[in-house]
Amino acid sequence: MIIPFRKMHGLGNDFVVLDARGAALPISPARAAAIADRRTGIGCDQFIVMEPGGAGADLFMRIRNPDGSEAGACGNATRCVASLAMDESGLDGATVRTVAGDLPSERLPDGTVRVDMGAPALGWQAVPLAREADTLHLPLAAAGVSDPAACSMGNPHATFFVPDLAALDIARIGPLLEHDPLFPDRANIGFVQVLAPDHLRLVVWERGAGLTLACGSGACAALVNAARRGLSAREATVSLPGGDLRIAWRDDGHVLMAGAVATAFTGMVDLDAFPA
Ligand SMILES: N[C@H](CCC[C@H](N)C(=O)O)C(=O)O
Repeated sequence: MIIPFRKMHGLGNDFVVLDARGAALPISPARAAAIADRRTGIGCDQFIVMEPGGAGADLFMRIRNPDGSEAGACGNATRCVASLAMDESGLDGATVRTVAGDLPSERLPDGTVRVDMGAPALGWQAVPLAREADTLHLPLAAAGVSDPAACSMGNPHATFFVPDLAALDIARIGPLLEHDPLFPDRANIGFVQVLAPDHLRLVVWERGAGLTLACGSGACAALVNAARRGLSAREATVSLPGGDLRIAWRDDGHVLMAGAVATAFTGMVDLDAFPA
C-alpha cells in the first residue's frame, strides 16, 4: 500500500505524519517503529497518524514513539497537525483530539501556532507514580541529579533543576531515570537550568524516544514545575536545543504553548515495505 506522508517538525522535534482520516491504515506498533527508525525507515521522533476527529474536533491524533509505545500527548506534533488542519480549512483555529483530551489551537499573527494543552495533573496517581509521594519533591536521585518535581500533561514528566546543563551526561542518566521503578509507565525526563524567572533552558530525555531537540509537553511540564517551586513566573520562554517555546500557565489552570512549525518534505511510503 503506497500512501503519501508528510515530514514535519516543531523546533527540530520531528514527525512522520500519515493521514488516515479517509480510510483506516494498517499501522501496528511494529510498523510505526520501523518507519520511525532513522537507519532503516524514514526516521522521526514520533510517528503521527491523523484519524477522524468526530464531533467537536478537526481530527484525532494518534502518537507513537520510535519504540512503538503510544503516548497521550505530544505538544509539538499537536501544533504541526493543527497547522495542517488550519491550512486545509483556511481558518485560524483547529481542535486536535488526543487520548488525553481536546486541544484547541490557533495560528498567531507572527505565524507561530499556539495550543492549549489543558491543565497539568499534579497528583501522584495522575503522573503516575508507583507509590504515594509529594510530586513537588520526588524521592529520586541518580548520577548527580536529585529532587525532581513531576506532573502529567497527558503524559508523564519529571523535571530536575540543575545549576549547569552542560555538566550533565544526559545520554547516560536519561534512560536510568526514564525506567526508574517510581514511574510505572516510564517518564519523560526534563533537565532545567533557570536563567531568569521568565527564561528556562531545558533539555529533555523523552520516554520511548531519547534525546530530542525539543519537547512541547516537556516544556509545559518544566514551566509548571518551576512555577510550583517558585523558581519561575507562570509565563516564560523555554529555550530548548532546537529553539524557543513560549509557555504560559494561565490562572484558569490551562497551559498554553506557542512556537514555530514546519513541513520539511513530503513523499510516498510503501507500508508493505515495513513489518505488519
Ligand atoms: N515521548 C513522549 C511523547 C512525545 C512528546 C514530545 N515530543 C512533545 O512535543 O510533547 C511520551 O512518550 O510521553
